[in-house]
Amino acid sequence: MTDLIAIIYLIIRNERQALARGFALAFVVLVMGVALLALSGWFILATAAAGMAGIGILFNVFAPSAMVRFLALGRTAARYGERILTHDATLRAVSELRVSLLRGLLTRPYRALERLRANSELNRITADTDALDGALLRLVIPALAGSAAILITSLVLWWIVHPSVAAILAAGYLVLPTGVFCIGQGVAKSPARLAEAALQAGRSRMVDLLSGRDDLTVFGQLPRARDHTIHAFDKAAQSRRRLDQIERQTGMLMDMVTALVTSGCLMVGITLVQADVIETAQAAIGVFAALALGEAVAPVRRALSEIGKMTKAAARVRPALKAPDLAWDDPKPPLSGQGLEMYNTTFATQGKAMFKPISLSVAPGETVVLEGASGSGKSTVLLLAIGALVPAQGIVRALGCDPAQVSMDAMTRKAVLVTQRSALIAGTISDNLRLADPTASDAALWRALETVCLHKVLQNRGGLDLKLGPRGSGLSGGEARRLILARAILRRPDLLLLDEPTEGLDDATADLVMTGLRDALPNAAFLVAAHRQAERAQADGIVPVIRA
Ligand SMILES: Nc1ncnc2c1ncn2[C@@H]1O[C@H](COP(=O)(O)OP(=O)(O)OP(=O)(O)O)[C@@H](O)[C@H]1O
Repeated sequence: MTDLIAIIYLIIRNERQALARGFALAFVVLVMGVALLALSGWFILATAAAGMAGIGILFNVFAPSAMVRFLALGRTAARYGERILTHDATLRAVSELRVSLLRGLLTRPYRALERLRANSELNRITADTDALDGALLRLVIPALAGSAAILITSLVLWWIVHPSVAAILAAGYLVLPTGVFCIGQGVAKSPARLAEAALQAGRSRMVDLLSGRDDLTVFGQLPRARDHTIHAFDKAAQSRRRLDQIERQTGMLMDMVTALVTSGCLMVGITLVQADVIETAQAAIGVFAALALGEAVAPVRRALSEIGKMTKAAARVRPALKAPDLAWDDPKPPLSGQGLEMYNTTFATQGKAMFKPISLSVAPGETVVLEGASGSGKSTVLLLAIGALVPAQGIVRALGCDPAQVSMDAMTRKAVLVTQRSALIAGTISDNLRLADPTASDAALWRALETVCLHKVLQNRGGLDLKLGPRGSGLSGGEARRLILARAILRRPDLLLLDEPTEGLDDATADLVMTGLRDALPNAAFLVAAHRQAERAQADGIVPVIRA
């Protein structure tokens, strides 16, 4: 609940004015509704009483009927304005929330980013923020406006009808719905949690099913994965049905509350009329006001079925909003030095050094190769070099700076890391290449493709306009790898960090690609994690990485 309160506070803080106006209009809608019904009730009874007393001709029907019209039209206009204001402000606040989530996501440490699951992040950014848009619209604003309308109506009835009618109305409408809400929340909690968890699981399984369909087919697991996904959605539907049932039962209870309060006001009104304390028309005001206020407590029913979803969503969203204090748009980088140096450097996990400390120096124009067994830590050294990880000991200086002290944004303007998992995006070849340099000309793109021996392959297949599917599908593994290297060249980095760059290429092409990279960036410092001869062939130095 504290997370939900914090998120509500955040939304209110960002949209203070619009929400205050929305709240005021929601309050006006309710008060006008009460006034409309109470006035109509009074009007009918007062004219009837005047008619029976034979003074109907003297009764002024114009003022009350004009007022009834004003209230009916005004209420519609106020409702319209309230919906526009509150929905607009909430949508703006929720889109802000999404941007904050994305910022929080993108500024997480590298290792945390590696562990991100696309499914759960997508759920958080879309489904959870959508769930939170109801927090104000269906919870806070109706509750505040409803309570204010009940209090104001009670005060007015105290004054123009009788204190006992006002007391019944205030006590009935403030205490009973609160009780229903508190009890109902306990009942709805478990199905709301189950519905949400099953829906998220269903979505995740669906994404896994689609992204892993090739492997699932190969291993004959597609039907099982499909059934697993359907099972999650079935469970979500089952819990949703239970929630709908609770919502209907709550609605019935709220109708009973309205009936109870209205009949209470009627009974007290009749007693007071019989005792000649108030007029019949005055008693009618109390009865019709009580009837109209049923609208103020009706939202409890919807809030109940949603509160479980909202609290869960808030619990997931709030921690993800806390972005580290990194400057998003750094000024121009202060990187002025050259090459890369490491002295006595290692990385540690859980207090244990991963590899024996290494020292190396890569001058501009030089290529140094990291060699070592699988899992010894070569990729980790590359991550230390670009500042994605912080060394446990030793010194790292990349382009004259400690990379851990420079923002990733500044670092990646001058240094490029091509990891083993670097990926392509869905889009054309030029979309993929222009990620590195949006202003590059077509000629520059072709030169980069030529450097990695990809130009001939693409010339016959649509060239720069060839469309690739998600994660670059449509190219072979080796072609995709070369396109990723061509993209790295377009950035024209001073420091190029390559993790097994020629993976998936035959020896002859691997040689050509390595030579092409060196020729394209003659003054860049290259640090290459390598297993293959083609990558070692041009090395000015080889540094062994040995598991500690
Ligand atoms: N995200 C991660 N979180 C925790 N440990 C990791 C992570 N990525 C890699 N490791 C571990 O760190 C160690 C070094 O991994 P690294 O990828 O640097 O080795 P490598 O020498 O590049 O291996 P390879 O040649 O197989 O690519 C391994 O034991 C690996 O399991």
